[in-house]
Amino acid sequence: MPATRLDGKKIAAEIRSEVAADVETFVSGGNPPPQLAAVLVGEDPASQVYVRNKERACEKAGIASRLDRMPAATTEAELLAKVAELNADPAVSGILVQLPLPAKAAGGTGIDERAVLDAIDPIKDVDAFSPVNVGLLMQGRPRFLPCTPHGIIQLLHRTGIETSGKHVVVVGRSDIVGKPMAMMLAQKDSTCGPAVANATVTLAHSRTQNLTEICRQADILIAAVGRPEMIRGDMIQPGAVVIDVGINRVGDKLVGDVAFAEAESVASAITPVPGGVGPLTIAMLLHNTLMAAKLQAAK
Ligand SMILES: Nc1nc(=O)c2c([nH]1)NC[C@@H]1CN(c3ccc(C(=O)N[C@@H](CCC(=O)O)C(=O)O)cc3)C=[N+]21
Ligand SMILES: [Mg+2]
Repeated sequence: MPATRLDGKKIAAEIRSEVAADVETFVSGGNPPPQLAAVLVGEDPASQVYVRNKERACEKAGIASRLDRMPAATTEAELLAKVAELNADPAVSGILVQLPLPAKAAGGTGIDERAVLDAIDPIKDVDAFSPVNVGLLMQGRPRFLPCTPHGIIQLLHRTGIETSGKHVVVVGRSDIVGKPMAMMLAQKDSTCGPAVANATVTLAHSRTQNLTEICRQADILIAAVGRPEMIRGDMIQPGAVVIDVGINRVGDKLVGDVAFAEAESVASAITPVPGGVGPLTIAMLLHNTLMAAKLQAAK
């Protein structure tokens, strides 16, 4: 029997309508609508698509959005000045600087990404990339949860997939997905959102030896490596749950980090690409933007 497809798009729609209802309550309580400020440096086509999707999702949830476009040749000082302006603007609830920033080779000026993310006011840091928010997450008392891992937590929770005591293998150790994902699943009880926690976590990566054997021990396998179809069918334990975080453009097709057709015949459940984790990332961004507005209203 082929694996059940975990419908991220549908769950994201549920979450978005919950956020929309909460936004309505917040605004009818006399608050200005939450506002997400996105900063897009350069002309990367994939980034243009994401930013447009985010704007549309905001609008549907009653969240205001502004987009500041800056040329690829923007300097670090100019971008830091933009971040400072958004930090100081009381109408702005959340700030998202779209990554990646343009590389030098692409006409960029070699902006230090870390310096820019560090400059975002932690109370407006809806990506949860700032050191303060990462630290709070690490200590099991998060403020903002990073959007992609939080989306995966919601997906597991809302589809009734048990994580307590299970072996989760996360492949990929990025600051955006792999690292926080591992941390969140290993936490006690519900310190990181709904009660999706208490897992035994293996964090695997490009230097991991015997990757196939390790993946095959996973009850839940989370692929976040950014390499198209790297996870093959023989790396999956029969009956495992497979979460595919990859968004790779191959020609005009969007493919995940998992070889879907092979995986589908081995796994018990799997997220498709597109329509899996991606839409959940955007839903959790809306959630965080409302949360930021609430935190600022309470100050
Ligand atoms: N500061 C920052 N925060 C981010 O959260 C961030 C970022 N920079 N840079 C780029 C990545 C990527 N990302 C995606 C979000 C949604 C989809 C998404 O909704 N994907 C759809 C398909 C969309 C399509 O067709 O391209 C899906 O998977 O079904 C994909 C990718 C957020 N990112
Ligand atoms: Mg890696």
